[in-house]
Amino acid sequence: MAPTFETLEAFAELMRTATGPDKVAYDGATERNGQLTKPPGALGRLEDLAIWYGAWRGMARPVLVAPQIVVFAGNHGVAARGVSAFPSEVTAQMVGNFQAGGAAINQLARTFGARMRVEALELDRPTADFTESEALGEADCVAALRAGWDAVDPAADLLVVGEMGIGNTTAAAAIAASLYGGGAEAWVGRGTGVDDAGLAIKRDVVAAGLKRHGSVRGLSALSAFGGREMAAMAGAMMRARIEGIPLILDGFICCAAAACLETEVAGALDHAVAGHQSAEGAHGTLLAELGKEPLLQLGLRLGEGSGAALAIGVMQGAVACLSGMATFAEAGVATG
Ligand SMILES: Cc1cc2ncn([C@H]3O[C@H](COP(=O)(O)O)[C@@H](O)[C@H]3O)c2cc1C
Ligand SMILES: O=C(O)c1cccnc1
Repeated sequence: MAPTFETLEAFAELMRTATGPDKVAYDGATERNGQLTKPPGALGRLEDLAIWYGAWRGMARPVLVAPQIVVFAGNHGVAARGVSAFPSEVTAQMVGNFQAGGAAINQLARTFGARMRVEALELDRPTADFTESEALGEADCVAALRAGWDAVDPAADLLVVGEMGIGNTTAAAAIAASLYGGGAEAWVGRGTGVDDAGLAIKRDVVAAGLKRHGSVRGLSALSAFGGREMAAMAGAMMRARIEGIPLILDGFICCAAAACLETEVAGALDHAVAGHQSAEGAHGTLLAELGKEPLLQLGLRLGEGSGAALAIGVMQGAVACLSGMATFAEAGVATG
């Protein structure tokens, strides 16, 4: 039985007790990688990725057969201030689209053989406007963390968490500014494509939120500014950690949720790689703060887990090479 939690402090305690990757598997995978039929290092970053994956799976010759994608949806109080190019109703409408199989993430999930699950979180009860009070507060934050925690399939062997929530690039910018400083301008971007007037509103909203809550960090930032979908992503990320399921991070919103974990407990995201760098202006800065090098940079600015889903293909390729290639001895190929 997976442990559970009733408070943010209990969740933080679970985070602090999480264990790391398997050293024996790491050494075994590293040794195997050195014997494969290729010049040393010729598979570049794929080699490190596969070894890292094997270490977290506890397997020197790992398999990747059950990737899971969970898309969380939530509505934001600040959306009423005009921070998005789209109305809040789009969140629920897109949930319908996910369920019908019509969204980008559905196509990517099918392409890479991932099982996809959609979790809509109280869409008719938006979070509070974070310029006025805490967006979530402890009880709602814990409930959303738990929804994310419970959505992860313990039998999955790779996890992608995606999101849908009109207004959530504003919440993500507020979180990043709270965690890392630099002010609203450093972190606010165009999201779904707001015009200059919308961008000015976003900056004002984030600045007002920072003034209201101060520079809170860790889970307190999630509680102050976060959407339910963002807290649920964070809960799923930590569940993956305790189940030994490697995680691929998506774009700006996903990384803002992740950054709340990393600033709560350093090393909380050691089981995660950055799937891509999105076109949202500050995502590169956020990845640098997290110390993560993105696998892909394709100009995506969608969310839903789309960039991370594409990186499942990279992980599959990396693991297939480590585990499926012949060694020099097996293939009778002369070493250099
Ligand atoms: C049709 C549609 C599909 C989407 N899928 C993801 N997002 C993305 O856009 C939203 C964030 O941008 P903002 O902060 O500007 O509202 C999130 O819901 C995100 O997942 C979408 C947005 C729209 C309109
Ligand atoms: O970086 C992202 O994931 C992103 C950017 C813009 C809009 N939605 C998501």
